[in-house]
Amino acid sequence: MQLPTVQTRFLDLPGSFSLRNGAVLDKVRVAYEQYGALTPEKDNVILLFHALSGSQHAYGYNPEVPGTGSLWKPENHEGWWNSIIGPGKPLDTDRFCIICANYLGGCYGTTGPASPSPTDGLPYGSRFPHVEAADQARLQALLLDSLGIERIHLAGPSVGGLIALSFACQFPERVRSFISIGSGYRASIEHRLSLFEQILAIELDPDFRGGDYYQGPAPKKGLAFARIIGHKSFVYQEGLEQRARKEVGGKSGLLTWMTPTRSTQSYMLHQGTKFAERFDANAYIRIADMWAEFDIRDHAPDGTFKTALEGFRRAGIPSLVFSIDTDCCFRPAEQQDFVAQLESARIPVEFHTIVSTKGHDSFLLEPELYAEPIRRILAEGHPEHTP
Ligand SMILES: CC(=O)SCCNC(=O)CCNC(=O)[C@H](O)C(C)(C)COP(=O)(O)OP(=O)(O)OC[C@H]1O[C@@H](n2cnc3c(N)ncnc32)[C@H](O)[C@@H]1OP(=O)(O)O
Ligand SMILES: N[C@@H](CCO)C(=O)O
Repeated sequence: MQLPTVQTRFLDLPGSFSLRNGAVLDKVRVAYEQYGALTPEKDNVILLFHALSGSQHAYGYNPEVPGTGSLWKPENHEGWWNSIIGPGKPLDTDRFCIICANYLGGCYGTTGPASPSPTDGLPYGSRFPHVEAADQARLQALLLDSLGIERIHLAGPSVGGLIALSFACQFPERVRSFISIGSGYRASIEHRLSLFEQILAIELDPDFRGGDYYQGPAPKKGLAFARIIGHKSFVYQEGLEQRARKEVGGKSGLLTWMTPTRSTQSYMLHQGTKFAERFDANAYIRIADMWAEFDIRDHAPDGTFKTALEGFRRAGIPSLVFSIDTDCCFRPAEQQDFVAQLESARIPVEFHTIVSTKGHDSFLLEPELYAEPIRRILAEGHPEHTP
């Protein structure tokens, strides 16, 4: 079936937006997309959260997003979850209205470091604050308010699952169901160190200039290296020789002394250099930093799961958690721990382990593996196995 052409919409917040760390942003713009009609009662909404470098464009074909400069590349034009969103699909646009927004600090239309600061019209650059997942969730609650939508289903893969969890803990009365895919309640120490290395790779590029590079060359080498480090955790490394094409080729522009001898090296160089053309380094470090700093226990004044999950428990939000057996970004043991925390808080949860050779990115590369449990929880409103 031919994909519908869709357009990104924009919300310009009327007032200022205060972040948890005390920073205040004026004239915040949120880029979002909406698929499927809202019912007159506005009670059929799925709020979908994208992954680290994804965007608001989850479904259909969108060749252009105003304000993204040269970053909106052909690989962005097709929605990142096209195979499970649409008429009759698990995220059924005949029945549901799906909303997905780009993150604050991002580079696909929502206000971010490259946006003009209202104080002087120049790009924020280094002046753009750190953003937390809790801020992202609150901003999306404001987006829902502006659309007159009260209650929603939540679905988030990867870093999107962290924001969905923050939303469920901050606004439990607004949530009908919660779906977490290859995600958890915090980043492991292993992944926090990887995110630190990714930020360091950008920092060490002389073109980064503390984040104030918009008048000169962008730190593309640092961003490419950051992506290579990150991508290593998004693939199933044991399967990478099969995933990469056999040849060793192409000039990446990243190396001077070394000549790649392995297909996995040239694959990674390709991933990094291509990515650096479609993403902004400042946006990357804002989202990587947000991911590294997240721990749902920080939502509770006493730092405990019990308090953080109390509203979630009281609201009885049915939950669906997916783990991917080859995920080395959010390892399966982390989801088991997450599910154990939900169960000990007496939250009804259904747990699935997806068997895949694609690693963490499985949710992007083979979404159909996740389809049936998602279809069912959205249709029935309760998990299959309750504790
Ligand atoms: C499909 C999407 O979701 S993209 C749009 C939205 N984006 C997002 O949501 C962000 C997240 N997306 C992603 O991280 C990625 O797009 C993924 C993981 C989903 C898919 O990654 P891909 O790079 O498309 O897939 P894969 O790992 O198979 O790599 C294929 C690429 O590596 C190249 N490649 C493969 N082997 C080699 C090699 N030996 N040497 C050099 N390059 C190689 C291929 O030519 C291909 O290049 P191309 O993308 O320029 O056509
Ligand atoms: N490959 C995905 C996974 C990380 O969430 C991305 O870049 O968004």
